[in-house]
Amino acid sequence: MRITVAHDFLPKTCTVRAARVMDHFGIGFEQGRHHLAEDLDLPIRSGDVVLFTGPSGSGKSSLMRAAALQLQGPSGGGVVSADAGEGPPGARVLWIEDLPAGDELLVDALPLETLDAMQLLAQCGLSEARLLLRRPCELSDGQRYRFRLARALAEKPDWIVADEFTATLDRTLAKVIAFNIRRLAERTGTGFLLATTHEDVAQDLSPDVQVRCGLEGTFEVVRAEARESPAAMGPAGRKKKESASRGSCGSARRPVATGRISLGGIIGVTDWR
Ligand SMILES: Nc1ncnc2c1ncn2[C@@H]1O[C@H](COP(=O)(O)OP(=O)(O)OP(=O)(O)O)[C@@H](O)[C@H]1O
Repeated sequence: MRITVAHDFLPKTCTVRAARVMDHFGIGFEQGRHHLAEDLDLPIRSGDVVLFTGPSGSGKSSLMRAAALQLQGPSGGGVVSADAGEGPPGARVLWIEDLPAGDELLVDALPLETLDAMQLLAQCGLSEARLLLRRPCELSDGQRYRFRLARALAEKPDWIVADEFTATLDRTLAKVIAFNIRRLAERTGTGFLLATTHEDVAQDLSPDVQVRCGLEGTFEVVRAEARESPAAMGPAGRKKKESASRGSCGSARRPVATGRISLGGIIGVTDWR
């Protein structure tokens, strides 16, 4: 896939304060197009995990969006994505941030068999039983992000796109989710386009393609042909810690547990919030 990425600067009206900035710094409104990448070769294949990293403003979101739009088919918006790609056009692409969280209980929300739904939620970092009985609006931002990820995976799209990947998660959990995404990609064949400023997930994600964006407009594209097996690259400290109960969840009456400590990857209590 070859992509050209540029943003069109919008027309603006000069205000008093804008005029002061112009006078002070000797600049005017930018005009025309802001070119970020020209005919960049991204060796993306279906089912790949692609990670865009770099500091804020380096262009990772723009590049990722252009790549996703090209996989999706006709482009749109302010980002120009040009040229014929190698991948099949018209792939089904789900954007995590566009997915509605919905209003159903988590355990009911995925269009899968109960155990499969629970397993997927657990793999996405929602392995605490009581969370299954909540609605998405009763989750933290990080939990909702993980729920959206599970929701997206349950749809079995060709590609899942996530900007600010793992930004709302603590770093240990971010690594666990990255590791699980690698395994889910291999198991389901769904590809991932992920952008983040946090390079620390790269080792656990073990991306097929990593695009490192630099503030100087440079892009380093690395395709890992011979990847280490994910099992050998598990995140440090991935083993779950024993943890005490987090106290009452506010239920009126607590049913007696059936005796199982684990069901579909879900366990009674974890240290994840
Ligand atoms: N609509 C736009 N018009 C002009 N320039 C834009 C537009 N959107 C983004 N840019 C510029 O393009 C560059 C890349 O932006 P982009 O959002 O891709 O960066 P990023 O690496 O994802 O940053 P962040 O981590 O802060 O989200 C930045 O310099 C930004 O100011």
